[in-house]
Amino acid sequence: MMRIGHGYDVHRFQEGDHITLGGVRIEHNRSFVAHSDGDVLLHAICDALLGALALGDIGRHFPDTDPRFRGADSRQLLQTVMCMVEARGWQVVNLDSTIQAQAPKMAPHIDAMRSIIAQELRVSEGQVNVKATTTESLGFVGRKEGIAAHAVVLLEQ
Ligand SMILES: Nc1ccn([C@@H]2O[C@H](COP(=O)(O)O)[C@@H](O)[C@H]2O)c(=O)n1
Ligand SMILES: C[C@@]1(CO)OP(=O)(O)OP(=O)(O)OC[C@H]1O
Repeated sequence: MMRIGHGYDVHRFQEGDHITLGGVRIEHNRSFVAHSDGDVLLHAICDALLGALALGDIGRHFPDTDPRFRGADSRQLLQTVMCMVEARGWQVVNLDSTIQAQAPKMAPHIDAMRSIIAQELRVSEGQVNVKATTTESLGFVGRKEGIAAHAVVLLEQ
């Protein structure tokens, strides 16, 4: 049996000195406004995994009112979600994702993100794709107000 899931997340920028995306620290003159580390890509991946198994979403499992998740490392949230996936007998077939960001440039960091994500999903890097696009200066992403990420995952039992 196979299941597909989709995830989407957005975080707003504030002044800062770095962002964390796909588990990678990227030096930038902004940071994310978030309860956790604001890693929109890992949040979208969590939601895709939860979505595939009809388990709701990241906010249901890790409420932003819970002090345990304040400043949380999103890799740990993904590890918890992967435990739920594996406890139900599922494994990842492949993951595709897209970061929407006017800036910073993601290309130099994509391979590091794929490596971290593959490790957390317990698959090879060849089963993980991370893409990036600007929005041609259109919308909130284009105005550099924040970053969005989409993820799609296929699971098999
Ligand atoms: N934040 C970003 C956005 C895009 N890229 C790379 O540049 C290519 C062209 O971007 P378009 O918005 O014109 O599609 C894109 O395919 C990415 O490879 C990036 O590295 N960082
Ligand atoms: C991850 C959680 C929990 O710390 O908080 P945020 O970092 O604000 O992220 P979001 O994607 O808005 O929602 C999920 C949250 O409950």
